[in-house]
Amino acid sequence: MKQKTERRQRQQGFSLRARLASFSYAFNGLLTMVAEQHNARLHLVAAMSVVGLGALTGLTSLEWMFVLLAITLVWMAEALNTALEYLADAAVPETHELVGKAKDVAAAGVLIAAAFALIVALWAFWPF
Ligand SMILES: Nc1ncnc2c1ncn2[C@@H]1O[C@H](COP(=O)(O)OP(=O)(O)OP(=O)(O)O)[C@@H](O)[C@H]1O
Repeated sequence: MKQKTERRQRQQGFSLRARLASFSYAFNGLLTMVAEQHNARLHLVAAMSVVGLGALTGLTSLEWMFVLLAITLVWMAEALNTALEYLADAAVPETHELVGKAKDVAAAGVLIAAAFALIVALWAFWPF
């Protein structure tokens, strides 16, 4: 805890190097997600397929906006869900009713984003 406070104090001043490191930590998080989470790999395949199909069928600017919004929302929800899972497992390694509820609610966030993505896909690609 003390170490963490000291690290925060050292980070008070602006440093371009620290900002770049921050960016690389976030990028590492993305790689960790794809390497360790089956769902993230499914999202990656889905996102690449949708972008490829969009390029083939020639979406309008508005359709592209919604497709990219849907992809972004799904990835954001998956990232937050994954972060919560890691934190929950680190904080409470044993089975706990509230941890189960927290994980299910976080997963519901991904489901909501995925439902939005499905609606956008139907609207943008149907009929071809
Ligand atoms: N520590 C825990 N305590 C209580 N319930 C838990 C705990 N960990 C997971 N669960 C519950 O067990 C069920 C399955 O959890 P799990 O994390 O395996 O699901 P998942 O999201 O399908 O996994 P994956 O990360 O492979 O996609 C969920 O209902 C979850 O809430």
